[in-house]
Order: sequence, then C-alpha cells, then structure tokens
Amino acid sequence: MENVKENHKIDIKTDGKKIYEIHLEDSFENLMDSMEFLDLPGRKVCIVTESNVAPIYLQEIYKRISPKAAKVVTFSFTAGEANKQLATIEKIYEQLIRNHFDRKDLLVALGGGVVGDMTGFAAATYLRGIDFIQIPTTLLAQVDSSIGGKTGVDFLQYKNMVGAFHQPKLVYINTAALKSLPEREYFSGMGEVIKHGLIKDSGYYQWIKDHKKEIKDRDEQILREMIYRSCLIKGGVVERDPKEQGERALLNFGHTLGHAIEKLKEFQWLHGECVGVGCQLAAMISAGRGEISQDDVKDIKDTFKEFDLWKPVGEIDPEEVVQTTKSDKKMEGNHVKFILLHQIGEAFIDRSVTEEEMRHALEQWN
Ligand SMILES: NC(=O)c1ccc[n+]([C@@H]2O[C@H](COP(=O)([O-])OP(=O)(O)OC[C@H]3O[C@@H](n4cnc5c(N)ncnc54)[C@H](O)[C@@H]3O)[C@@H](O)[C@H]2O)c1
Ligand SMILES: O=C(O)C(=O)C[C@@H](O)[C@H](O)[C@H](O)COP(=O)(O)O
Ligand SMILES: [Zn+2]
Repeated sequence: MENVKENHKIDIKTDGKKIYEIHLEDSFENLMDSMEFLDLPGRKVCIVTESNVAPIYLQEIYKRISPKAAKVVTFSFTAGEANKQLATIEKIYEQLIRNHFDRKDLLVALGGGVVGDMTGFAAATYLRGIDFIQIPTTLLAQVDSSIGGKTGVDFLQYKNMVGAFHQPKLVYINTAALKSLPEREYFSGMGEVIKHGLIKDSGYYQWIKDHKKEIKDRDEQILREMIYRSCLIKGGVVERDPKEQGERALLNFGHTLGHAIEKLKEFQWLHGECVGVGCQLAAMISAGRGEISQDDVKDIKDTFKEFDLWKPVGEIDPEEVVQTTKSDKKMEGNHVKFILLHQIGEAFIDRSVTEEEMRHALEQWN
C-alpha cells in the first residue's frame, strides 16, 4: 500500500496491481475529479441510497453527477438493517432493468454499510457484474465496510449469508458527511475502529485511548487521522488477502458472537455495538486461555465503554447465543472459527474455542 498526495489517497493493490483508490476528502467538491477516470459520458448511473441519507445528500450528489453522465437515476429504500435483504436487491434490479442498464453502466452507493453492502451485491450480480463505487456516509462505512468488496445481504436474519466479493472502482470519503450522523451511529463505528487497533496495531489502540475526547467531539483533524489509519489497516489486510483465505479472517474479531447477538436482538442493537460486545467477549476468552491479562481485559472493556459500546448481554440466554453461533457461516464442520488476541495489537485465528468457553464468557459478562 502506498500513501500519495499527503494522505489524501490510499491505493489498494492486489498482486502489485492497483485495483482502486480511496480518496479522503472533507467535502464533495472533488467528487467529479475523482470520478473522471470512470468515463461517465458513455455510461448511465444509478445512485442507490436510503430514506435517512437521501434528504441530506442525494440532491448534491445527483447535481454533481448528472451533467457528466449519459443518464442518472436514483433508487432509495427504507433505512435499516432489516431491509438488507434480497427483496430490496430485487427492487434495485427492477430499477436497472426499467432504465435499460447494461454491462458498462455504473452503480453509486451513497450511505452507510447497509447501502454499500447491498449496492455492491446488486453490482456483483446484475448482468453477472457491473461497476460500482462507494460514497460512505457513516463512520463505520468510512473506516470499514466501503473497503474490501465484501458485499451481500442477510438471510433469515443470519448476517451476510448471501453475498459475493466484488471490489468497488473507487471509495470517496467525505469526512464532513459525519456531521449529520447521530451519536449512537457514530459510536457504533467506533466498534470497528477499536477492533482495528486491537487486531493489528497497539500504537493505534493507545492513540484512540489518548484522543477519546477529541474523537467524541468529532475534532476534524483527529477524525481524519483516525479514518486514515483505519483505512490503512483495513486496506492492508484486504490487499494481502482479498478473498479471506487466511489473514482477512482477523477482521472478523468480535463478529463470531457479535453476529449471533445482532441476530438475536433482531437488529435492535447496531452492528458496531454487537461487534464491540463481541470483541470484549473474545478478549475475555483470550484471557481465559492465558493469552492476555485480566488487566488487558479491563482496559479493553473501559475503552469500549468510553463510546457506549457496552450492552446488557445478560438479558440474552447464553445457550441461545451459542446455538445461533453454531448456525452461522463461521462454522467449519464442528468447529467455530474464532479470532482471539495473543496481545493487544496481535490477533490470531483459532478453531478450538469450546461451547463452554463461549458460555462462560457470556455468563461472566458485566
Ligand atoms: N462489507 C463489509 O466489509 C462490512 C464491514 C462492516 C460492516 N458491514 C455491514 O455494514 C452495516 C452497518 O453499517 P452502518 O453502521 O453504516 O449502518 P447503516 O447503513 O444502517 O447506517 C446507520 C444509520 O445512519 C444513517 N445515516 C447514514 N449516513 C448518515 C449521515 N451522514 N447522516 C445521518 N444519518 C446517516 C442511516 O440511515 C442509518 O440509520 C451492517 O449491515 C454490517 O453488517 C459490512
Ligand atoms: O472485511 C472483512 O473481511 C470483515 O470481516 C469486516 C467486518 O467488519 C464486516 O462486518 C464483515 O461484513 C463481516 O463479514 P462476514 O463474512 O463475517 O459476514
Ligand atoms: Zn463488522
């Protein structure tokens, strides 16, 4: 990975070849410069967004793209994880067919991770694959979901059960879009940010702790540095292992139990909140094995708590969590794929975590 133009751009490469750029901006002013290479005059564009984002940002994005493209249409669905499902994908296909979209046309994902995952999946599957770009508008999407090409939907409320790897052609991040993000959603994004520090970079984890006040205040410089550092971590993993053959599984830290809890709470707790809880539980299991200390666990819990990433997990039956985990796609035969910590900043894949260890962590939760 290479940093160019004073941290405004990050190149994502696989096998030494650039596949796309992440542009880190503080407005939408440079969007059309960033999209120049996409040769828009010969292409139709469908901007996919949802009911909370559309009233704030759709008009501006539409106004910028429409003079440059052959035609621009929009598609907006009702916001929320509950709509991250095949029924919404079908409606996107309908809009594309109605407007005669062909293989050279382009989708634009304008929104958070729900929009990004579904737009990417529609792009991966419509006519066996068309191009798409990401314009992420939540912290979670800017640091994590817009990068790396994991696209898909939930099925029977099991997370991301149906999907495809399909990389975007561009990720355009406007950090100013986070000004309108509600606090709970902003803190949810911190679940993935803290995860990045815990699995890959203890210095970054320490930096997050040292700057918690500025992060909470959404200080522009600190926010920019944080998003940049998280994009480097996520992008680096994706470059080395784009299709999750090995290292990329580390990005699943906190997701084994987190996804089960997200399902059992019927998406009332946000993805980043469940990941935060899942990271804390995985830290407890790591400590139970003597990998990290109880002081580390306390430190990790305190850090998540700073961003309201603690939930009353005790209200869920531990047995249900364990059983739900066993129906998730993280099962390999009889073994659940778990990510644990050797130390803060160093994660590893483990396939030997027992039901008893999971249950014990859930019962000890406080
Ligand atoms: N593909 C990946 O690699 C990856 C990584 C992490 C998470 N995810 C997925 O991402 C999803 C979570 O993403 P999310 O947290 O962005 O959720 P989200 O897309 O539901 O957005 C969160 C909320 O913020 C609102 N919103 C979005 N941008 C806004 C803005 N700028 N101002 C005001 N409101 C705004 C949305 O309408 C929504 O209510 C989950 O489905 C998760 O599984 C995918
Ligand atoms: O990019 C990845 O790889 C991740 O695992 C990032 C996660 O934060 C994200 O929630 C992802 O969608 C989880 O993927 P899944 O394959 O466990 O459903
Ligand atoms: Zn996640």
